[in-house]
Amino acid sequence: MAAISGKVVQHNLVAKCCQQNRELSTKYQLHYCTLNRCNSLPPVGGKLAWNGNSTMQRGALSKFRRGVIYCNAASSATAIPFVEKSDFLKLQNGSDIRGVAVDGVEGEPLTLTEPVTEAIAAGFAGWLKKKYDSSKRLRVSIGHDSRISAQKLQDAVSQGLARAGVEVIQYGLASTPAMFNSTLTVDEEFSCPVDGSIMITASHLPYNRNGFKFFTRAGGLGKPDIKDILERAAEIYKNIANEDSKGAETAVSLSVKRVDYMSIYASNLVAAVRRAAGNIEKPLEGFHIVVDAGNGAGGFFVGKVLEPLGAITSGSQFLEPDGLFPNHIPNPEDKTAMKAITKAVLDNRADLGIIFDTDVDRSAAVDSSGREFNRNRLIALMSAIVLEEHPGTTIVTDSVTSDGLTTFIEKKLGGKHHRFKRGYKNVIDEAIRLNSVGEEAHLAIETSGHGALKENHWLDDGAYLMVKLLNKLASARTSGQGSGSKVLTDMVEGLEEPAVAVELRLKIDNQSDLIGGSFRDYGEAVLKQLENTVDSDAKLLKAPVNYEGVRVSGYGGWFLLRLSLHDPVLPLNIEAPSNEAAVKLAHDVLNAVKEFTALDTSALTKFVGA
Ligand SMILES: O=P(O)(O)OC[C@H]1O[C@H](O)[C@H](O)[C@@H](O)[C@@H]1O
Repeated sequence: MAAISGKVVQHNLVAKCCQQNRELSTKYQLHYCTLNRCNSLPPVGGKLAWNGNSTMQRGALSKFRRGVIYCNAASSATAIPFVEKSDFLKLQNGSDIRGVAVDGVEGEPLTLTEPVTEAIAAGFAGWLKKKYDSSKRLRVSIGHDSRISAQKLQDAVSQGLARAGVEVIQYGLASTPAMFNSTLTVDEEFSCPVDGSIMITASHLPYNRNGFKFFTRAGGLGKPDIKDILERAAEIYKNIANEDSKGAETAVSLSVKRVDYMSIYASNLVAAVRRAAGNIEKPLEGFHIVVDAGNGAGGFFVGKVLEPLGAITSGSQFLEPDGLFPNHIPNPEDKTAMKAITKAVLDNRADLGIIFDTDVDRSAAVDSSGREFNRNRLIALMSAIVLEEHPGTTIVTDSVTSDGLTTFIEKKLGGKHHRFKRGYKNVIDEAIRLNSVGEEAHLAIETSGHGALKENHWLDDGAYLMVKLLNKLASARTSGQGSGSKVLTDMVEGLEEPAVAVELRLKIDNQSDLIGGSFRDYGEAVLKQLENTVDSDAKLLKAPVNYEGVRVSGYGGWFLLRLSLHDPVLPLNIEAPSNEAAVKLAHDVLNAVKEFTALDTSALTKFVGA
């Protein structure tokens, strides 16, 4: 069947909903909610213009006819292929769903088809209904990043939700944190709050991937919830495929509202900076700040946040959404991406550079001298800001943070560093847990650039992290502390940084005989062996408190070998005061694990120069 095509009327700030037909392709029409204040959504350039045409218009489950969706119509163009429950479960990626949404990359078959997506959305609706156990009609918002499969998946998600009787609000191009915010915003004029929210994104992954993140007002969904949704989706898919094979028809009425929620969300960020600066209208007047959105969803930060606050933003780059990411991967952990924003800062003699990942839940910055605030340095900076506001508080971080960071937080800033596990959800949940048992924690942050503050509902929001830096810039100037990014640079003064910091990712060959176990069991066996070796080596000292993998000090540095959160990989992080010390640490790891033949140690062998 055809996907939605034709001219799309765009609406902003939904006030009243009236039924108006949207012009669709010959095959069906969709009833469309419009409003009494018709404006345009913010222009979205690049590959994601609002033409409603997706690059992959493959058969969705529902068949639309004149304002009604007929599911499983006999006119179905192609039969719905059989998909195993185990294939649905494979789409789980921690607390997200991820899959291949664009065909054509060798060895990467489509997994996130429209029918699968529709079933997942219906699965989420089922989960939500159970959670709220309510008879009222639930409302769910949908947003997406700049990926080329966004439109196609948005259509399928809308259909899946409508199939489950849920009211659908489309936000269009949006950031992940804005989607969570929509569950908290209380303004019926904007159809808020919504009961649940779906963000269509695969963060920084290649252009052919996509996925979903789900929110309720309690925050992002966790691993068990995602499993539950996928199990429901597999069942829904099976039922629909069965009906389809019998040629049965089910009518589903779909009405979609569109809200320019990014404007609402951005105006809250603007208000936060104004408030922190003592209610000054343009607290950033005269500051030159360049943004690199990497052609993701972060371009709004220039026109909707920095400019209303008075900042000069010339030299900002890659603000147009383009799901092929032609300039660099939108990822603050990526060296090329950090080089690009650093160059923009230096070329434009800007005061500050800001870079976001594709869906803006991660960010990093660059000072006027080109010094990067990412990884441990961003954590140090955010810790300094938060500890000024909450002296003595605990900072929760992921497991790959440096020893120097602990010394900085505890000795220089007077806080407590709680180094936990990798994974933004793990870090956030741990901070929430600490507070619940009486240990005050205000910041949960990962070296990946995910950072969440208690004051911001524990939402990992890359834009909000940058707002905290902007507040600091503005208040420092007001109080005469200086007028550039030096105030930020000075805050991380004293952070010890290692001469060498590497991450080597050792692959477990999934296809080989893992002695009857899974790659996780195999990985655990590797870690156990390493632990035993370390215990019998006087030069090495196991970290006394450690929540993940094997963390060891030696030769003035440290290493951590752990299992990847998602992949059959054992990432090895090494930090050391010299290359020689780093090689010695790597050597010790290699000696301990070399008998595990399914473990690809070539990166390690290369590093030690053997
Ligand atoms: O365990 P790894 O393979 O290094 O991946 C760990 C990372 O996975 C995802 O990207 C999550 O969003 C991050 O929060 C997490 O840190």
